[in-house]
Amino acid sequence: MSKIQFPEDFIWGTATASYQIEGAANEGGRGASIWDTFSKEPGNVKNEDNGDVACNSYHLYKEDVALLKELGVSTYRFSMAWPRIFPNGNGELNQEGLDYYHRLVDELLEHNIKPMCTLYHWDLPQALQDRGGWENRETVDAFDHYAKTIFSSFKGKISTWITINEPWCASYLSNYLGIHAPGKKDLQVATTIAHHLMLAHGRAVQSLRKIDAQAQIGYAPNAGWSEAYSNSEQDQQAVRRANGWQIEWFMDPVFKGEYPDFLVNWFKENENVTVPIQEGDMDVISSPIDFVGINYYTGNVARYDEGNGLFHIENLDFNYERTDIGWPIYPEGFYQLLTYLNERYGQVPIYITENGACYNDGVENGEVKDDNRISYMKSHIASVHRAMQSGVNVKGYLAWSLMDNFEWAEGYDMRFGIVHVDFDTLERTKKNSYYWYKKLISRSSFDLIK
Ligand SMILES: CCOCCOc1ccc(-c2cn(C[C@@H]3NC[C@@H](O)[C@H]3O)nn2)cc1
Repeated sequence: MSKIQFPEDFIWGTATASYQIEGAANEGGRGASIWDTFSKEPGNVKNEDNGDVACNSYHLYKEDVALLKELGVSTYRFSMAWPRIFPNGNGELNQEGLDYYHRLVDELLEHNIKPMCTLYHWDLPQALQDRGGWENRETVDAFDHYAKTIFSSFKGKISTWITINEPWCASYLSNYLGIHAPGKKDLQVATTIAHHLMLAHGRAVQSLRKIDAQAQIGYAPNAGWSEAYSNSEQDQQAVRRANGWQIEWFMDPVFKGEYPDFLVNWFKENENVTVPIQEGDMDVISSPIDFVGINYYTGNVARYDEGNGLFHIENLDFNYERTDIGWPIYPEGFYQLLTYLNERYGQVPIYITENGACYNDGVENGEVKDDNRISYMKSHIASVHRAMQSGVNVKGYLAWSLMDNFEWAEGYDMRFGIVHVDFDTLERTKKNSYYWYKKLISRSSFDLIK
């Protein structure tokens, strides 16, 4: 019997994000975000898709909560849209925006589902972008004001907060690689933005401690995992740079109060890029937190390759099985990542705030046979269990995602949900993976084979 048993108090949940599911982009007093702008610029998003309607969860949230209730989750991770609260980024508060999230949170609490709320999941108010966005240090102050407003309004209802989702994506994927909004391609700009995002994180942590000392707060860095092709110094150093860019660059400032020297030097010597640290910044960023959320999807084997990209590294294709978005299926990397985090950052409590697979199966006779997704979830949830058996303090697992939604530059074609959404009718259909996950949650265990 290949049974994998989690502790009774292990948290099971699912995750979504405001721009990806809400729709109602021009309702309820919401202001424009950088994703409204970016998705409307031709060529940025597949099929010219955008979040105007998405899953219409702004109106269908009770249906979504009913799906969560039936699933049996204890926690639901969602994000608030800053432009619903402050349509101009700061200044006048939009009460209709607050009221929507109170309706959603009240519905969750009524069904005994604990809200885990992300303050920033990439939908920066366009009005702030027009004033420099995250490149402008004043946006940190605007974020702190937004955070304080939300913490005060939801004190007693929400007690688990995530400040920033995937700062690597919000800085480098968006402002160096240009794949996400606002689509800039400047390494210095991206590095400045990364610093300001981390500063915003630290400021929000300090604000929460003053407003609600009982609440828990963390952030959710994403991390792939690169395994060195060999134990040669060149391969080891190349992989150290690649992993360090996603992991240490965003975790050392919080847990060690400094950026990793080897990467600071690499950026300066190879790209003439520096971090605009001001007096006191690192003390703010390293304000103690209660947990770290880890978002993991994929990994690979890599080796040194002179002149290849920012870090002289080549990702090798070992003929991996891949999901429909093309990412290698690499559960071993998940285990390596989690044990690595434990070694480097001690027993920091970890939530898996995102893990999931893209499979684009359709509805056939009322059923969605996404057995590949079940297989992915089995191997990756087992990797979490392996890590826990090796001493990693994982508190919970939240599947990405509750439902198919707007997958950023990939649009609606790429489906990560355990619930299928027909984007013409908005009909929700529970996939086979939904029923598998429901059974796992009910027992906090599953069988690796059957
Ligand atoms: C080095 C070159 O790389 C080119 C592509 O680079 C990436 C990297 C990472 C992603 C990515 C997408 N997601 C899923 C989302 N996480 C948050 C939630 O909103 C999900 O929709 N995670 N990471 C996309 C593209």
